[in-house]
Amino acid sequence: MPLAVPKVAVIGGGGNVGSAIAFSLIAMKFPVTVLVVDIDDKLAMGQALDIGDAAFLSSGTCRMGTFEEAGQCDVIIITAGARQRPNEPRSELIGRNYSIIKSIVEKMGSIKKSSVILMVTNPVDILTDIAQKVSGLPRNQVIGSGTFLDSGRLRNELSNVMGIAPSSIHSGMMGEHGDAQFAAWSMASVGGTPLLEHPKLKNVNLDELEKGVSRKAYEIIEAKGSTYYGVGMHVAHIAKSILGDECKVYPVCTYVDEYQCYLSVPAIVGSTGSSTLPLNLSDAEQEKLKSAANKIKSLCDKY
Ligand SMILES: NC(=O)C1=CN([C@@H]2O[C@H](COP(=O)(O)OP(=O)(O)OC[C@H]3O[C@@H](n4cnc5c(N)ncnc54)[C@H](O)[C@@H]3O)[C@@H](O)[C@H]2O)C=CC1
Ligand SMILES: CC(=O)C(=O)O
Repeated sequence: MPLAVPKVAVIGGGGNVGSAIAFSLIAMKFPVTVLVVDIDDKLAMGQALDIGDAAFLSSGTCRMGTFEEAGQCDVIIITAGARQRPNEPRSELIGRNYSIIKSIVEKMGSIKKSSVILMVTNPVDILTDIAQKVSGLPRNQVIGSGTFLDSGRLRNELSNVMGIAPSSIHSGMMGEHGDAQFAAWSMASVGGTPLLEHPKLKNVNLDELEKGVSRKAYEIIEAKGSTYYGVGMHVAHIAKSILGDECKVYPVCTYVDEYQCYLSVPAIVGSTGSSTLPLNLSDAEQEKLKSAANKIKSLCDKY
């Protein structure tokens, strides 16, 4: 008997981010069934039909799905909700997105025990916590896309100045997928050498580079209204690591016992969700992580 093809639901899949994720999953050419779910049925159907056409040249399939079907998928990606207005911090979306996320998790009914919820809607760190509490799934099975996208942005910027492929630059952003994110320079390396010792970085203003990375979403939103291709590809890779139990290490939003909240740190991402790794941060970076945790916790405490 052939192995069952894994199923991914994208709730909010009618919108920009959800459809970019669904398309990326199909474009990655691995066997997968993608269900597009949205409160707007017509939009969901349109996206599913369009992405389904692309699937002809891939290994996956795409169709419209219901909230109940989503609850039985292996990975449940949530992108539904409002997006930032130009110059608006992500954290201000909580008032608009809290009840949407709560109602979506309730609408799925009983969720398959082994499912992993992958939150993308902003503010992602806080909504991951809310989805975990409402769904009742174990903490490791509810994760958020976190600072994986920001880390990709950081590695691209470093690649431009260093002339080294981004995939060979081991560095990342941590903390909040928001204004409290920071570059974990002390853990970064290239070819086994600490990144900060690299001669090509000698005359680079790293504070400015880090600020540019944390402001990149604002820059894109100012220019075109929203961001979606970058997040689409990053989230599809997180989902693939879960579905294939690839155990890749990505900086995702994961529950960190030490800080008693969800936070973006490097984590092993596999079929049971995420698990944390030891961190080797400088004292100053530890302070930044603590301050991001305090910000996230104080916002979570209000809901
Ligand atoms: N975590 C990350 O790295 C990123 C997160 N985002 C976030 O993703 C979210 C979505 O952004 P866009 O796709 O650009 O917005 P959009 O407006 O294009 O799409 C939102 C979709 O959600 C649907 N929706 C609204 N309420 C719903 C409900 N109760 N049930 C099901 N579907 C519902 C809408 O019909 C719409 O299709 C925003 O919160 C945005 O900030 C965006 C980029 C990156
Ligand atoms: C919008 C957003 O969260 C991002 O592009 O990083």
